[in-house]
Amino acid sequence: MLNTPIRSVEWSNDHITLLDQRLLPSQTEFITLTAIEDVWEAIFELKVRGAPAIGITAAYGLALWAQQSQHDHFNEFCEDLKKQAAYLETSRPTAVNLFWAIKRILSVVERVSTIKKAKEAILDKANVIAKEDEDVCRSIGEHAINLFQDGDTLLTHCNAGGIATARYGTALAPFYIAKERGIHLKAFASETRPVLQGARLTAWELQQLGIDVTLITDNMVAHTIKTKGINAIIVGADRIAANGDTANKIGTYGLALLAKALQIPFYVAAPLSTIDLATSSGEDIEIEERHADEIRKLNGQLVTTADMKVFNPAFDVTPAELITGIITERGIVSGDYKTKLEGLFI
Ligand SMILES: CSC[C@@H](O)[C@@H](O)C(=O)COP(=O)(O)O
Repeated sequence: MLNTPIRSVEWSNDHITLLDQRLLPSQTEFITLTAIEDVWEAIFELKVRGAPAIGITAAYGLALWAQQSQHDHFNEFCEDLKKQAAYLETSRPTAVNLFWAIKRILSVVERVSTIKKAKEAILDKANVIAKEDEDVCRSIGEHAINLFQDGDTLLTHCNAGGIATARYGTALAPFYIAKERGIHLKAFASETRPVLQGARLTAWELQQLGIDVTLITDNMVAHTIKTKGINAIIVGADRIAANGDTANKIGTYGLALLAKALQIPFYVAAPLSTIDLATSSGEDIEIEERHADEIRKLNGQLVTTADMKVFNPAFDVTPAELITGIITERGIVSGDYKTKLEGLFI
């Protein structure tokens, strides 16, 4: 049995090694990314997914491009780097960690004046982004664990686990910290459509680590909360606006409404890198719409007619007033999110 989730993104000398999350849980296959186009495709196709893991992969993607660059002139190198950054930014729109990580990489070349130094600085920064995320996720788990008691049962949606981050995850981090400390937390996992990330990823990830997890389909949540004594819901986030409105995997908003109706707390666990103070409210968050075949098909087989009209938003926005608390590496905030989220950055 594993002690911590397997690492989904790693820099290996001159390429990126990536766990192909589309194949889980039936195949644990690592792929090699050797060009920036591979990185774009891996993010777009959900080979790598989860806000922090997307950011880390994009940072390494720019490091990969930089290592391979044949430019002789520093200015041309910098101009091209910006173009590659803009290209990677088109891979997915909602998770702000992608834009946050790319911005951090671009800022390092402002402090150097040679291509050699820029190449080193970019890779160093990508490594820092990955390492920081691991520490940050652990801190999130350590704060989150204080909210729960031995024997509690938590429902989580989609996958905000170790494979969605550098390690530990966000919403799943308290389960790992609890296990280390001999505290028993039980999980119920949802997101069984459109891309089954609760079933394929979270249930698998927690089971691998010996955590008591039960899978339910998305239409079973209200009944399960009522009949199975769910103490709280905890989810991750793709972008948290300045007022606390939170974009996360489609279905999250419905869970928050259920939590309110059934009077259980609803927590969001996310790093500061997911908080976007430049976006004032959830209305300004771009929600990705994905290919209709994600809905029309299941395991490659049509479950409706081939030309069925489909609406397939990948995320929804939970209004801040439905969120009991946002758990970050710097502590838990609740209530006046606008002031308190800003305060986390001081
Ligand atoms: C720590 S991962 C947080 C979020 O990114 C996660 O909850 C989620 O919604 C993932 O969406 P995905 O489409 O799989 O990238």
